[in-house]
Amino acid sequence: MLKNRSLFSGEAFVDGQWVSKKEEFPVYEPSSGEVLGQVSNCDLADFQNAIKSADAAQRSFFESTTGAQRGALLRKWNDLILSNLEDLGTILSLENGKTISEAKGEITYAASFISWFAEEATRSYGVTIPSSTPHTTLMTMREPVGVCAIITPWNFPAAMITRKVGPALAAGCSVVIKPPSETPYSCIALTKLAVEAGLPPAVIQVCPTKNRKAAEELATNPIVKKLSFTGSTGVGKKLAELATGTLKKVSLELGGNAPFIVFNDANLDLAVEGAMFCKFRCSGQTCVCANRLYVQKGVAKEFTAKLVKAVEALKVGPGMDPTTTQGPLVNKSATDKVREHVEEAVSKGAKVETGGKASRETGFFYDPTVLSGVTPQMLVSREETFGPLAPVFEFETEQEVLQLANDTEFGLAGYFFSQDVARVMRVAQKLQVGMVGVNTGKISAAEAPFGGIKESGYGKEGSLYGLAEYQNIKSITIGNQNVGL
Ligand SMILES: NC(=O)c1ccc[n+]([C@@H]2O[C@H](COP(=O)([O-])OP(=O)(O)OC[C@H]3O[C@@H](n4cnc5c(N)ncnc54)[C@H](O)[C@@H]3O)[C@@H](O)[C@H]2O)c1
Ligand SMILES: O=CCCC(=O)O
Repeated sequence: MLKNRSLFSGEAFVDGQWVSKKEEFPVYEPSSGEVLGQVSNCDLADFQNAIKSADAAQRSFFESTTGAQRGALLRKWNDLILSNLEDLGTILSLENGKTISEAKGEITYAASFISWFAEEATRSYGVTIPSSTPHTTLMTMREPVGVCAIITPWNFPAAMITRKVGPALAAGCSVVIKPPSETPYSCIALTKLAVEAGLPPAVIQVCPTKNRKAAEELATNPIVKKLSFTGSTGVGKKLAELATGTLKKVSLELGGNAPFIVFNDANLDLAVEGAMFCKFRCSGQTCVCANRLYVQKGVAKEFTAKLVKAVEALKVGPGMDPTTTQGPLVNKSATDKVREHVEEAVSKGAKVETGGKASRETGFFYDPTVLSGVTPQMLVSREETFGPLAPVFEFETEQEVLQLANDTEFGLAGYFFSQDVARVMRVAQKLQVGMVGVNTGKISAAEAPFGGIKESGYGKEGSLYGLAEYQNIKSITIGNQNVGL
């Protein structure tokens, strides 16, 4: 299926060498449930070697390149990613299950972080500060933090890697990546292209593993100076705790429970389009997916009917079938969670408007589902479903819906639809989240600061803030400049 067969590899990349380990683990194809291939299972020694080698490589990488040169290397990498779009999209769709058009869209999105940070590499400014001491100059410079550990989830096998590796390399850091064990192939393919682009091999190390204890070395090893993690809140808290032992810098992009609010004054067609995008993208498996749909009483029936019609037009099937618009979930436990949320809500009085079952027998599928009559007492109100389930709650007032929307420990994304300018400003300010979409379900872009508050984590990715996450600010005070005159 691939033009460049060498991109599909199950090897680790340690100390500048591609390594096939004797011990391997299987990767499954979600559309069929069958094994897609075997991948090297790195052990503790591999992580330790990778970290040591990345440390040596980092110093010479930073000292021998300017920001502009690192930017040029990143631009070459971006170009290679885009010229291998078809192959990378195929690999991503096979291992993750998302539709081939979504998979290619993710590759383009992944590349956008590399090209964005290629530009940011040249914009790493220090400042001069008026000193309170006479004859003294005070200035700052930005330095790379050093070796960065990168741990990412399976739902965006390419973009979650590049959103971290792009700024790390732009800043002059080196990286040790533990790719998601469900979807390691995209990361390995991207790394092959990074090496082809001319990035010094040992500044990127890739250690796939199923061995969590070995991977925890990334959070405890004193050589690692920064841990950037995207994944669940539970694992994020555990890794942050481990990282405090050596006081590493930590960024955490964690789970969400996004409210999606439709007010009576909303443009309902836009609201349905927004809900379709941000609920059913990647079959409902994104951290910024709408998890709770709150619709004001006056438009609840009409919005639900339009939403059901749009959902029934989705075509569920294998990701690689070009007519499919909704792929499978990542594995059986993901489909079990959706089923549990639907059954629990129905047992407490919710109504299935469409879906509510798994029609396909092979692969990890669940039909796109809309529930009405959902209440805050149901599991879907508190937990991230991470699947194609749109639960519709009804509300009466703005005050009531803000209280419901903010009544969660998570604070990643929130969306609302309204044409009243005063309400737009009020609600955008009152939603307790890191990212707000107003009259749109699309909030992700390389230039947009990405990240949450509360138990959705801390740190910002992408944007003008993303580079600083991989840098230390050093202050330099040059005093007594009058002595010896
Ligand atoms: N905020 C964001 O930007 C964002 C983006 C994507 C996904 N997510 C969240 O990720 C979750 C889904 O992804 P997941 O199921 O892969 O999450 P997860 O937390 O189970 O795993 C994430 C990564 O951590 C690794 N991991 C797990 N335990 C580890 C340990 N003890 N030591 C080292 N590594 C360990 C996994 O192998 C994987 O690579 C959802 O909650 C979703 O909301 C958040
Ligand atoms: O799953 C979370 C990340 C998806 C995105 O960047 O929009």
